[in-house]
Amino acid sequence: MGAKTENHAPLESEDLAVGYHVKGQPDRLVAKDLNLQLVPGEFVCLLGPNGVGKSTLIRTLAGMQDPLRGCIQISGSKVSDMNAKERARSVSVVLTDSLPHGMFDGYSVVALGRHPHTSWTGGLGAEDKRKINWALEAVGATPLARRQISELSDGERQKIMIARALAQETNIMLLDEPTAFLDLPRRVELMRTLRDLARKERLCILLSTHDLDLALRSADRLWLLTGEGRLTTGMPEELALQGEIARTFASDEVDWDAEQGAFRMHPETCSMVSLEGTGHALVWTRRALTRIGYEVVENGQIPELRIRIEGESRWMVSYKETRLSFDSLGSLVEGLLNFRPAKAGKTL
Ligand SMILES: Nc1ncnc2c1ncn2[C@@H]1O[C@H](COP(=O)(O)OP(=O)(O)OP(=O)(O)O)[C@@H](O)[C@H]1O
Repeated sequence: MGAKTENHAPLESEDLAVGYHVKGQPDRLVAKDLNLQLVPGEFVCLLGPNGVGKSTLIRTLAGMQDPLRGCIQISGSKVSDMNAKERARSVSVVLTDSLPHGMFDGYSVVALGRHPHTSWTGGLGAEDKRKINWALEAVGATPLARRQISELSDGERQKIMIARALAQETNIMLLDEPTAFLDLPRRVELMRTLRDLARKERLCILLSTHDLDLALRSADRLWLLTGEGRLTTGMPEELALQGEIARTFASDEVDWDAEQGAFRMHPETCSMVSLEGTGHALVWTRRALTRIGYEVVENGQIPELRIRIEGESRWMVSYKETRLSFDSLGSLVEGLLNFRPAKAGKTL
């Protein structure tokens, strides 16, 4: 094989085009002109709307699917020239559609990750066992090690699959939506774990996700795949500043809120309200008002409808001559919904 590691990133692609050969039809091109690099220590999140080709790209980079054009190199060697065992020593892959079922315990599934390193008998040595235990611990799956896979939840099985990839001890990890089955705290934990692993162990980790907020907060670099099969890469904050994130996910339903770094639904009405208050009560009142269709304005414009939060637990509403007081956010929202005319754009 003759690997040439000098001046080569652990994984790089040159003029890569990914997609599908469809019998009797022209090739289905998903993305093209991809000149990509994964560098050690970087945690990269791949983002893009449904169906743009995130899974296709990950499978192709992993050597599980042939490119339509171009080439992929792992530490200077063409993926297409590597056999399965050589690839498995360099790249581990976690796919969402491959959660294991059957009569194994968690430990045995993670132990399969050692396959590229064990002899033909598959016997586990002390170093293999140490690595398996480390991998289980790294993703918080030690309590699942002795449980039957068939009895685990989807989220628990997903943790086992990530531990298996870690046990494989590769310097490149490719994960397709590994947070899909996890609740929010577990998603945050997993993203942090993977980011820390990338940094500490100098791994290249590429992960596809729909969790834009979490990706913006934890990735060192984003790969943004657009509907036109174009891929833009950069630091999350830079891509946000350049408007690339807003463009990639542009839709009739949502607007990119550059200040909050998140998308928000279009307001359904144009009624304006001024809001005064402090702390968390202010933040959550603003969100509730936006959700029910108000445009919340700060100082400057003074609409007829005004809300002042007193002491984080009393909401004072004034509208023309009317004065109302509410002692919870729920009752304020209910009051406004009942009070307001149904049609957009009308005043109270
Ligand atoms: N086996 C296949 N043959 C032909 N086209 C396919 C095949 N698998 C997927 N596609 C198409 O390739 C495109 C990219 O699919 P892919 O699953 O990579 O998207 P994705 O970005 O991962 O989507 P999602 O966010 O919904 O998971 C889609 O248009 C899909 O319909």
